[in-house]
Amino acid sequence: MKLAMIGFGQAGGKIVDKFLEYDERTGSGIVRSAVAVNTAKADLLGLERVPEDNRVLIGQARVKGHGVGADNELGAEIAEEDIDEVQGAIDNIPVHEVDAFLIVAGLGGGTGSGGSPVLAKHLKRIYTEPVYGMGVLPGGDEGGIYTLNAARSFQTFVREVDNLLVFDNDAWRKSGESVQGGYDEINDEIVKRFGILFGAGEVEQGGAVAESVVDSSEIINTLAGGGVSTVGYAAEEVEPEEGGGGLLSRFKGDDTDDGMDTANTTNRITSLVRKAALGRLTLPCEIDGAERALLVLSGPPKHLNRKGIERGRKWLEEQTGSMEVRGGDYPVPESGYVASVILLSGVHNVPRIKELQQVAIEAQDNIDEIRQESKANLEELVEDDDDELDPLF
Ligand SMILES: Nc1nc2c(ncn2[C@@H]2O[C@H](COP(=O)(O)OP(=O)(O)OP(=O)(O)O)[C@@H](O)[C@H]2O)c(=O)[nH]1
Repeated sequence: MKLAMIGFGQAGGKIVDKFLEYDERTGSGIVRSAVAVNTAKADLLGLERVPEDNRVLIGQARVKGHGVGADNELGAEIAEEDIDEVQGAIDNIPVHEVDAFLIVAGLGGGTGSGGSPVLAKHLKRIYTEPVYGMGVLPGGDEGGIYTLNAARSFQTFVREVDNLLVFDNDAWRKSGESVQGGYDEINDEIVKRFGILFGAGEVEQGGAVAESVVDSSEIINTLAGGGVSTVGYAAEEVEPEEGGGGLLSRFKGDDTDDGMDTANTTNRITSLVRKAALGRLTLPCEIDGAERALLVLSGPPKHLNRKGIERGRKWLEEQTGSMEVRGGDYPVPESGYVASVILLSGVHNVPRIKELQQVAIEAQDNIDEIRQESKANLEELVEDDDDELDPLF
């Protein structure tokens, strides 16, 4: 599946940069175009792979390139005022070549959290392609303003996009370690899971495997209907295929593919499906009640089989209670792993979201205090600044 990715704010930009690295490394070709938008000049300069022409600094007149200091109302205002500058970069995207837009942002800060819903609304008005969001929730140790920003942004973002894919930093920080300490690992996890998912829809269709390979329309249909999505993952090491295998090897009944191996392959797949669904999700939740699901099995073709995927799919149907569970494979002959990725879309029973909603309600009572905290942040940032604006932007 080909995506136009827009990283909004620092976390968003870094994650899009990582997707570009993933594409380079695996040749999966999911990022058709990458844009980064920020109010902080330093964050844009710190990116490695997003092309310089596609880095858009907004809000210079108001915050002089220093970010909005976690003030997400200011982030939203700036995005509205400078939407034409963002559109200028999006005009470079060959939209007829992309299947969807993906806006990536940390929802705890100010720029991405405030700006992403504004951009989503704008894109939906102009284009017919689906607009998805990828929202990163803050760690619980990051402070009240981050939680409040996330609570508010979440509510608006989920309404403006066709589906909101969520990753919860809090569920992924290691015990005893602040979330900041582990961003690299966390970003690798994000990119691995979503990379396999979106990459699955990029495999050329054709030949004998056509009917079992996941198509980008299956990803789109699973995400259609909106709401919140989460992704599970599990993998097991296997022998890579010698000489790249060949997509047809599993149909040819070669020497290694006797009855025993077939049973092992099937069992491995069904167990990976369970592990992925019941292990740690990008956004932990009860899988029961998910409206739709998509199961992708990736790895060397000889380690994938239809029976395993079909069993896994049936099991997921039972567990979620959904009648809309799709499944297929993503053959990667040179891989040393069989991996199961499960997209659960339209999930409802999510403790973290209930918690955020509660925070948003309670915050109404001490909103002035929180605003002061955010204003102090911003003043500190802007006070330090007497630099000339960088001519690059
Ligand atoms: N997963 C992940 N989360 C990040 C990363 N960097 C920041 N975050 C999270 O994102 C939130 C902060 O958002 P940022 O993107 O830094 O903020 P911003 O949108 O640039 O807004 P301002 O800095 O307020 O102008 C926090 O909750 C962080 O935990 C990252 O590289 N990976």
